[in-house]
Amino acid sequence: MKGLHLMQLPREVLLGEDLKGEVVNVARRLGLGEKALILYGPRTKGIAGKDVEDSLKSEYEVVSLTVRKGATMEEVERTIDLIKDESADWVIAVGGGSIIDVAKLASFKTGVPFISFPTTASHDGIASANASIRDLGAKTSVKAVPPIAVIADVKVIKTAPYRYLAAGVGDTISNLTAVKDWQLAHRIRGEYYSEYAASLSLMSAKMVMRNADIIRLGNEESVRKVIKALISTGVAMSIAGSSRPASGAEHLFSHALDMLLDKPALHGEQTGLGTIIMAYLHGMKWERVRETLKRVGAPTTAYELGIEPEIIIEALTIAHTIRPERYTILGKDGLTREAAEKAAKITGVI
Ligand SMILES: NC(=O)C1=CN([C@@H]2O[C@H](COP(=O)(O)OP(=O)(O)OC[C@H]3O[C@@H](n4cnc5c(N)ncnc54)[C@H](OP(=O)(O)O)[C@@H]3O)[C@@H](O)[C@H]2O)C=CC1
Ligand SMILES: O=C(CO)COP(=O)(O)O
Ligand SMILES: [Zn+2]
Repeated sequence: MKGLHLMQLPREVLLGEDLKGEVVNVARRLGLGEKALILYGPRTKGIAGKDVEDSLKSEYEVVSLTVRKGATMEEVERTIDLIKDESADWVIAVGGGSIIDVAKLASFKTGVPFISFPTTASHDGIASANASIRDLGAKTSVKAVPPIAVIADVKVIKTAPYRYLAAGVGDTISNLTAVKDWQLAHRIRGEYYSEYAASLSLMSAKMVMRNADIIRLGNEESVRKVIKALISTGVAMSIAGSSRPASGAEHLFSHALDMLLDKPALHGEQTGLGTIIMAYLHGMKWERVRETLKRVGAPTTAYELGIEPEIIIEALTIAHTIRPERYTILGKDGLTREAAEKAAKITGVI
C-alpha cells in the first residue's frame, strides 16, 4: 500500500527482578500455543536457561536447543528445522545478542512468535526487529520481527561481568554518530529520515551519558538505566524500519573488525570506540563521548580493546566497503590510511 509505514513492536516489556518464573504468565497472557522451543547457549543455560525451561515445563511442552556457534546462518537453519520438526508454537531465547538474533531470524522465517529473555545488557538487539547474523562476508543486520515480549530480569543481567554493561553504553552512545550519519544521508542522498525515531535514539544516548556515574557502580539501578536505553533504541529501529538510528559509520568500523579478527572484542565495546573516531570526523564533541566511555570503564584505546593499532587503521580504511548503500561520514571512498591514522591518533585511540 502506498505510503504505508509498518511499525512492529513488542506487546509486553517486563523489567524487574526474579522474572524467570514469569515467562509462563507472559505466555499465557499472550495466548501462546502449548509447545515451546527454548534457545540458550552453553553458558546461559546455567545462568537462567535451565531455570526458565524447568518453570515452563509446569504448563508447556518444551524442546530445547543449545546454540554453540553464535549468530550464524547454520544456527538459524538448525533452529528453523527444529521449529518445523517439533511443530513448536513459539520460541524463547535466553542469552546474549547472538542467541536473541538467531531466534529472531528463525522466528521471522517460520512465522512463529518469539520472546526475548536477555542475559546481558550489552547490545540494543534485545527489542529490535532486525537480526545481525554472520553469514558470508560482513555481519550486518537484516529485517526480521521484534520479539512479542521482552523479559529483562535485572538479577540475571547483573550476573554478567561488568564489561557487558559498559559495552551496552558503547552500543547506545553510538546512536549519536549513527543519527548524524542518517541526517547526512537524508540531506545528501534524500534518504528516508524519521525525526521521531532519531529523537528517541538520541534521547537514549543522552540518558546513558547523563547517568554514567550511576552506571559505573554496576548495581541493579545501573542495569535498569542501560536496559531501558537499549530497549528504547530497539524501538527506535523498529519505528525507522531499519537499524539506521543506531548504526552508522561506527558500526561499519565494528563490522570491519569482526571481519578482520577471529576473536573480536564485544560488539558494544567496538562501536563505542568507533563512535569516538566518527564523532571526531563529524566535527562533534568527541571528547564527551570518550569521557563518558572512560567514566563507565569502557575501552577507549586500541590497547584497552585488545586490538592491534594496525588492525584499527585497517578497519577504518575498509569500513566504507561494508554495506555501501548506507551512506555515512566515510563517504563512498572511505578514509585514506593517513586520515585514518590521524583520526585515531588525535582521539587517543592509538
Ligand atoms: N539485532 C540487533 O539489532 C543487534 C544485534 N547485535 C548483535 O548482538 C551480538 C552481541 O551480543 P552480546 O550479548 O554482546 O554477545 P554474545 O551474544 O555474542 O555473547 C557473548 C558471550 O557472553 C556469554 N554470556 C551471555 N550472558 C552472560 C552472562 N549473564 N554472564 C556471563 N556470560 C554471558 C555468552 O554465553 P553463551 O556461550 O552461553 O552464549 C557468550 O559466550 C552481536 O552478534 C551483535 O551483532 C548488537 C546490536 C544490535
Ligand atoms: O548493532 C546494531 C545496532 O546497534 C545493528 O546494526 P547493523 O544493522 O549495522 O548490524
Ligand atoms: Zn550495535
